[in-house]
Amino acid sequence: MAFKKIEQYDEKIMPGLIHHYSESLKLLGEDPEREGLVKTPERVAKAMQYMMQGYDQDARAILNSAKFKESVSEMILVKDIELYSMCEHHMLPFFGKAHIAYIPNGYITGLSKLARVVDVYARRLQVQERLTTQILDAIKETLNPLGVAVVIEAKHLCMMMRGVQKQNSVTTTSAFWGEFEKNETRSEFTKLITSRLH
Ligand SMILES: Nc1nc2c(ncn2[C@@H]2O[C@H](COP(=O)(O)OP(=O)(O)OP(=O)(O)O)[C@@H](O)[C@H]2O)c(=O)[nH]1
Ligand SMILES: [Zn+2]
Repeated sequence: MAFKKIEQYDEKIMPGLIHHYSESLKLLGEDPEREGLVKTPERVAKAMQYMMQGYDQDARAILNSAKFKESVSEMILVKDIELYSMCEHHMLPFFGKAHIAYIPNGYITGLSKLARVVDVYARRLQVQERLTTQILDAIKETLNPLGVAVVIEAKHLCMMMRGVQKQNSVTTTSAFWGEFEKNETRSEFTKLITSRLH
């Protein structure tokens, strides 16, 4: 797949996707020829490509593209990064927030790049646990920091709209490496992500 920009789609796979989404609508008892649905298979094909675009993106390249030499040694935390992903079991969304912290070791990265890394791994079929560790690994391997922490809180539509139908459950996953494996650093991080500015 060769689409790089958000609004670009791989024309080669569009006819196949459109065909299969149209067939799926028929199998589900819909009429893909009725007015409201005529363009639906194409819209779904584009939406799905948008939501799967992370497969073609390189999180390490993104972090390296704004990597700066800097002698900061305090924790850097970006919290409440909103995320939208799709569970690989039901292809239904899960969504919530990611909190990312690292302790630099000679290099920092652009703050927005941390949020971009979340999107790279979220825009795929995922499980929340793997999403969490993939974000951690990319930061760890690119910046070689003293520690990395990633916490994700999310709601899964597959648990809300169907299945067990629990509307209020929130799943929290976490990954800690380096300094964050120590209780003291980890609790400082936890305190910061649970605190509010006002
Ligand atoms: N660990 C993990 N499980 C997930 C995630 N997203 C969805 N699931 C779970 O994946 C499981 C798939 O279980 P199955 O029994 O194969 O599927 P199912 O019959 O549709 O299960 P129910 O959702 O319980 O109806 C379910 O328990 C989902 O809640 C995720 O990000 N991480
Ligand atoms: Zn699911």
